[in-house]
Amino acid sequence: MSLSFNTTTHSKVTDAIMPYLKDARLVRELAYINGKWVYGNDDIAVFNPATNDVIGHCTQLQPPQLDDAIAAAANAFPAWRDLLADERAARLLRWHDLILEHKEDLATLMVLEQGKSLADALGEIDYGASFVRWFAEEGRRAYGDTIPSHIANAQLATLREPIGVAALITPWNFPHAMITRKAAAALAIGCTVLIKPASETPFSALALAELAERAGFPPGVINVVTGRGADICAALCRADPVRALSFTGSTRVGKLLLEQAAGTVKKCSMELGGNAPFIVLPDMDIAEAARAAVAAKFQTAGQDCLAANRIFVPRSGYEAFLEAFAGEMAHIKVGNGFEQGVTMGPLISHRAVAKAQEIVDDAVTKGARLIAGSQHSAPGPNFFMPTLLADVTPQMKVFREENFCPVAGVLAYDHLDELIPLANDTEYGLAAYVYGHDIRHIWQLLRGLEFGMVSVNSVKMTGHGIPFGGIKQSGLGREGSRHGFDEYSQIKYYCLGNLPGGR
Ligand SMILES: NC(=O)c1ccc[n+]([C@@H]2O[C@H](COP(=O)([O-])OP(=O)(O)OC[C@H]3O[C@@H](n4cnc5c(N)ncnc54)[C@H](O)[C@@H]3O)[C@@H](O)[C@H]2O)c1
Ligand SMILES: N[C@@H](CC=O)C(=O)O
Repeated sequence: MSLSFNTTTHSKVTDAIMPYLKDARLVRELAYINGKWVYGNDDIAVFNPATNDVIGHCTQLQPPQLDDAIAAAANAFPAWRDLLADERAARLLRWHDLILEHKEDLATLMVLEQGKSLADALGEIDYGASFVRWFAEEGRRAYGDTIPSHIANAQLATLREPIGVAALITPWNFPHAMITRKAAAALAIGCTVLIKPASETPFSALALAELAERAGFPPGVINVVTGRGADICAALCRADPVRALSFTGSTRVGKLLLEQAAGTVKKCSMELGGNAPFIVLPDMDIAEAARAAVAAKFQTAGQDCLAANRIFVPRSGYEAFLEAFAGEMAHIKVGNGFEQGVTMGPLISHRAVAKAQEIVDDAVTKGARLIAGSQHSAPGPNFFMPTLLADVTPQMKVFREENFCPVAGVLAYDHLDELIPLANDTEYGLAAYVYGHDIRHIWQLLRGLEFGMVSVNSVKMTGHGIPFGGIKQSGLGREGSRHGFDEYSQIKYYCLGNLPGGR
């Protein structure tokens, strides 16, 4: 039995948010189940990583309440599935418009709970909203096929059908767009959804639920379940009515969920960790390459699955590149995401800062040069200053692991033939960057690099129309693009036999 409390009562600390917002009703601290705001019997604090202030609390559901949410999504599925694609699209487009109408408030919530700069947060809202519009339109083109029959007097064809209830589990680094990239595809094709946001950043997800309610999504179609990740996700994996599991997060957790989902043979899509190489070709201008590498490395304070983790530079230009990179790095302004001109916010927690320091210490102990990166000037305990390491080797953590922090590792190479195996020397395979002009070298790398996405001469590679995803241990499936429905739908083949002969 779900308890639904008076939703106007906010814990006193949520007043830490109120002065920042125009629309106070976007701040929700309760779970959203079957069109109601539901209180678990416990809650956890939500922190501003820039200041360590408690900005609010988020309720933690208990397993029986999760059963209510799963039942609500299952009960709402048939009616949502049977709407016309145009009717689903109308609600998605209204949701899209409301997201953009409340862009500043949504970005403010994101800065408060995730820490990124206000400019980055506003950009993420635009990015996230673009998936809602994209899939609203794609839903009108979810075609099947007709098949030339090999059976006499028969007609053969396929239907693309929604798979049913989809569980969407998302990370804290992009707390808005990683939800809409999944939810919009699932909803547009006719699925109902159970969204489980990261415990660090629940408010972005709950604000999306508030706006979805205002957009007219029927009760049970969109649900946001909050609580301890391991417990909630295990329960979702065990639940047979949940037919699709879409996870964005670390490879470690992705593997756990794949194991847990096997028991009910769920359709799983995994957007996991990355360890992107950034390759500078011999004919590339060093200063331009350094500018691009800094942008690719320090986006989201390095807490980005696409961050350039390992930077490969021709030996002939190595020292010049290091000097240019350090010079560009010096332009990064580290601070509170609300401060004018800040381009890099805090890490998500002090644990993340300790991990970053561990990566630097490991590299230096194993022979790397610390070219730049003094932590003395960090403006708070959760900040880590941009750091540049040279003479990195494959034995170092900065090379081997997804370091997810503002620490750049740079290596020199002599020949492309040695470079490709080195760039591929990782269990990850999400994204790679190539900067240069020789089309033969570019093509050799495009084909030789074992990554799901390769961007040539552009740091920006993502968007609603591209198939986002990785290979190897960076994931399964694709999000966005015309492929985005695959994770939430199934093909039904049918044969109409014994038809009257002739035309
Ligand atoms: N490939 C992509 O599109 C993409 C995009 C964003 C982030 N990421 C990856 O996400 C990671 C950072 O995000 P994160 O720290 O939130 O990842 P995470 O794996 O720690 O958590 C992701 C989600 O899983 C839940 N979770 C955590 N531990 C769990 C457990 N034991 N069992 C079940 N669920 C659990 C969390 O509550 C959260 O909602 C990085 O590896 C990054 O590369 C990938
Ligand atoms: N920057 C990525 C999110 C990964 O961390 C994206 O654009 O999807």
